[in-house]
Amino acid sequence: MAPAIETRELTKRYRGGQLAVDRLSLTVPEGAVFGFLGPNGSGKTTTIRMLMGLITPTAGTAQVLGRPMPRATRTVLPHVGALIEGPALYGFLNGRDNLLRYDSADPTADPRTRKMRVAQALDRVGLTAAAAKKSKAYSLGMKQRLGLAAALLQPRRLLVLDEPTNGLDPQGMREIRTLVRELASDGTTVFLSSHLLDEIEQVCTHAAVMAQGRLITQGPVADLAATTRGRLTVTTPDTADAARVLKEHGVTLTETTDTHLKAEPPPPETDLADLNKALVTAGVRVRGFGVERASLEDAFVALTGEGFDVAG
Ligand SMILES: Nc1ncnc2c1ncn2[C@@H]1O[C@H](COP(=O)(O)OP(=O)(O)OP(=O)(O)O)[C@@H](O)[C@H]1O
Repeated sequence: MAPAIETRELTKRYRGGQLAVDRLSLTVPEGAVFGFLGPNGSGKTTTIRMLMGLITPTAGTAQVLGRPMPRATRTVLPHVGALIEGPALYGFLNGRDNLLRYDSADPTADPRTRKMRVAQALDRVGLTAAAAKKSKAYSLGMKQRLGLAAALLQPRRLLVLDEPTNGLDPQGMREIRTLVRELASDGTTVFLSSHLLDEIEQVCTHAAVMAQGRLITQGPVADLAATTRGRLTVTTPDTADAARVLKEHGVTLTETTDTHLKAEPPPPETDLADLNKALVTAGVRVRGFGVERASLEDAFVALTGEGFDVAG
């Protein structure tokens, strides 16, 4: 089966000279929930705009649903639901009318089922109660939902969502994640960009990590985290003493709060049981002690050698 998205050496240099995407070769398997992860400015939106045929690459190729972009834009886009850079809304229209209008601009949409499909899409994103409200009165999160509803007006083979939870409160984020999982379980491939590592870990089967326009790594999420060693966490009210003992045993601390310490995993020759015993012997009251599974964030830091910060 052809991948849902495949790029080869895809490159974009903007007119001002900014190299936004640098020789990106990406493979998004059909049926995946693919997280496109990177700090602000790492080239995610630029990539998505090339994939959707909105801008032309400087070099390299992109295939979406097996067809070359931007050449096949007209045949490919009807199968793709996209939410990019916040939806274009008519503020003077209410949510429902925005969707009706959007759908009627789509030559492949059946006008006979329009009202029903709009109602279903509104329901799916939780906007039924706010459907009669003018969209200029919508919060950022409601606008984001309306954009998602627009992407869901028709069955799609691929959904491309640029930062879909941007501007949503935690409850709204959870709802969108649940929705993404539901859509994926229907067989739709979902490609979503995010700068939130835990979001990608929670919903994605696969991920690619970008930094400064370059691909750092890609693959199944479980594999990405598995290549990185986990973190040692000690929960204790006596963090100062615990820090001293850990350092004496060659452990590098990464985080200290009033209630716990986090550290690089101890060197392999150190037995965790001995380390725990050393803490207790030194009078540290240990409430919790263990090595956590590596997160995608750990993997990112290990891969790039830097924190997950905004590019300059
Ligand atoms: N139209 C443009 N003209 C010139 N430079 C641009 C343009 N759009 C983006 N850039 C630059 O290209 C780089 C990549 O930007 P891009 O928006 O693709 O990143 P991003 O990963 O999507 O970030 P964010 O999460 O902030 O949207 C940035 O340095 C940005 O300043």
